[in-house]
Amino acid sequence: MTRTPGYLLAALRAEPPLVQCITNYVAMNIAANVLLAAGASPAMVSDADEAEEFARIAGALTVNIGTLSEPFVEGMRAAIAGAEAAGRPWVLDPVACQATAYRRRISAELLALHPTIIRGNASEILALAGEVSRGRGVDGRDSVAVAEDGARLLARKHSSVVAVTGAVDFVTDGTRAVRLEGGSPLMPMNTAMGCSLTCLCGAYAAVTGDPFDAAVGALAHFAVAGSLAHEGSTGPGSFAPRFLDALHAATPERLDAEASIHTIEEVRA
Ligand SMILES: Nc1ncnc2c1ncn2[C@@H]1O[C@H](COP(=O)(O)OP(=O)(O)O)[C@@H](O)[C@H]1O
Ligand SMILES: Cc1ncsc1CCOP(=O)(O)O
Ligand SMILES: [Mg+2]
Repeated sequence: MTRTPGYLLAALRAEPPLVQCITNYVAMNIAANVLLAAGASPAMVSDADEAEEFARIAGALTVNIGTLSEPFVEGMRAAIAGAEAAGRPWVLDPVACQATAYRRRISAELLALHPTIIRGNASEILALAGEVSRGRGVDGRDSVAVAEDGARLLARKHSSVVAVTGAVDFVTDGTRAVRLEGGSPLMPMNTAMGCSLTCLCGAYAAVTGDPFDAAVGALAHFAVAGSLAHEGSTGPGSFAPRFLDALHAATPERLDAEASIHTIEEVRA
């Protein structure tokens, strides 16, 4: 890593990035609150009539297929064109991409556009990599360890950074790779956690030209805040507001001190 999560968080708070989020109906409100608590500026802008124009002024774009329909897809195509034209990073969240033919087709189309970062649970990353996935709906049903090789493959094939999340997270750009520990087992019991994290990956990508560092920074922020919020939580309900508070309370110093990031390979091409 060239920039630590704490360094990136300080940059993000110094100049909150505008992040265009095309996300699903479940996640819209939750992800907007997550970005605001973390220190970024979210805008849920998805209509094809304005998505391209907006992507040109946003610091980053995030695209999520959670509640897929043609109007969303048209907005995604337009926004990605705008982000590409403006040289802005964009992040793909392939929610339940294994579930139906429609999702398989659209996720393949989006993948072919070379997302800067792909963030998904292990079942989604396995499916995107063309490997056997135990996923049914939106929840991950495979271990991250099983998806690591598929993630490396995807990263190399599409020149993307791939972030696979679960109990232990894994990030790779095809040559570099890290695992991150932390978070809370209450996180998968809160809907739209992963979707919100995808939006935060966009926020971190907007403040650095290195998408690998950006993905690690966003995941570290979630892991540290998740561990902090877990303390004193009595279940998923009390965890949710504590998590927002913890995202906000996380300082650059705390992130660098408490993030548990293990470098597992560094292959120089
Ligand atoms: N068992 C767990 N223990 C700790 N953190 C977890 C656990 N499961 C998921 N997380 C965290 O929850 C966030 C969302 O990840 P995940 O549940 O894999 O995404 P999705 O909601 O897309 O399935 C990530 O920050 C991840 O590290
Ligand atoms: C429940 C649900 N249904 C369609 S999208 C969605 C939210 C999924 O959120 P996440 O992938 O972050 O768990
Ligand atoms: Mg998800």
